[in-house]
Amino acid sequence: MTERAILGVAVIGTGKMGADHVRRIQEVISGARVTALVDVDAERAKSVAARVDGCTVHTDPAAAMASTDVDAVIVASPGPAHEAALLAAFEHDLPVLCEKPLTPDAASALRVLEAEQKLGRRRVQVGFMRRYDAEYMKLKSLLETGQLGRPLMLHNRHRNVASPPGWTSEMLINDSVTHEMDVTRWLLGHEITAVTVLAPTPSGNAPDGIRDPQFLLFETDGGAIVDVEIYVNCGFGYQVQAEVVCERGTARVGDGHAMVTHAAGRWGGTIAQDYIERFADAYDREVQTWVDATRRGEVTGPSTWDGYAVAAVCEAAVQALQEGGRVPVALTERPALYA
Ligand SMILES: NC(=O)C1=CN([C@@H]2O[C@H](COP(=O)(O)OP(=O)(O)OC[C@H]3O[C@@H](n4cnc5c(N)ncnc54)[C@H](O)[C@@H]3O)[C@@H](O)[C@H]2O)C=CC1
Ligand SMILES: O=C1[C@@H](O)[C@H](O)[C@@H](O)[C@H](O)[C@H]1O
Repeated sequence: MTERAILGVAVIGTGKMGADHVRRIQEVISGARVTALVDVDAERAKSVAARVDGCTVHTDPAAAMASTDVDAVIVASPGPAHEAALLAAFEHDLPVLCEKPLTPDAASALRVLEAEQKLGRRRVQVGFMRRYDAEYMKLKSLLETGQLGRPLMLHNRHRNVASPPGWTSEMLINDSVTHEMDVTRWLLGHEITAVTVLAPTPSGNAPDGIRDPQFLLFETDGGAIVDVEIYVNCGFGYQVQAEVVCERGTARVGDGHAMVTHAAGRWGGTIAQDYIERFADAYDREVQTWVDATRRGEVTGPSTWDGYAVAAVCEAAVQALQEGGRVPVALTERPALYA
């Protein structure tokens, strides 16, 4: 297959992530240019478009996808809008980088999975960017060598400075822990089979009514136990850490103190304040990898199956949070397309 010259990309949703992906395509990565911007808020799309030469602005994703200079799509609208955007992209036979979540629940994720199977080939890469983070990639490579033996346990910590307005207790799971669900499945190569959620008395930092922090336990079909501390109003920084405990050793990522200073009777470093800062390189690598693969006519990276599997784990986790106890994950059989 001949490589496409420069990929024309439509970005759907020009909020925090969409605008950052536009900047990345314009200024950081190679092989693509932004040819269309879509937002239900036309003024927002126009203000991002003001920084891009020669792109069209739309309020309807399907209108942008019909344009001849759109070869591929980045979906960065909120989760509930993803299914419609993905199905429209399938109709126009366009490859998609879809921000997480694939869709907000397992039933809609299954509909997307079925629609992609009808196409008979993969079209979607899901935006689980931790798979492109240098530290997580190193950890994955180490585990693959087998030198530490079999992974027994995975400990995760995921802390955000403050939750955005309008957050609910369920969003700690659906918006944030989705990443640990993907990391667990990807690092260990196991499916998550059951979830338990515990929550201490909420932090005084948390808005009224939000159960923050939470502590989740995953069981996997490979016999591993995984825990996740999610704390989205910790106040002091954005921290994402993971430690794998194996038969013959442990490996840990996310301590991330790039520079340590010693001055005036103190030593220390700084902590990133959000994901845009902490995962900047990962987002760059994710989008560059997607552009390169798309230009070769390939689809790589986290698949629709991965997005669906995470949606199914989220559903079990939300039930465990609301009702207590251990909730099994209900997963359909993995289709051959995602073998
Ligand atoms: N991979 C990661 O680390 C992160 C991923 N995300 C994901 O990125 C997506 C966007 O999140 P943010 O940028 O934080 O949200 P945001 O609220 O800043 O931006 C969303 C934009 O989409 C627009 N929009 C809403 N419905 C739309 C529709 N039907 N069609 C087109 N545009 C529509 C809104 O007007 C808004 O401008 C979400 O899926 C979110 O989960 C968000 C933060 C980090
Ligand atoms: O995906 C993300 C956000 O939506 C979510 O709200 C944050 O908690 C995560 O750390 C970030 O990566």
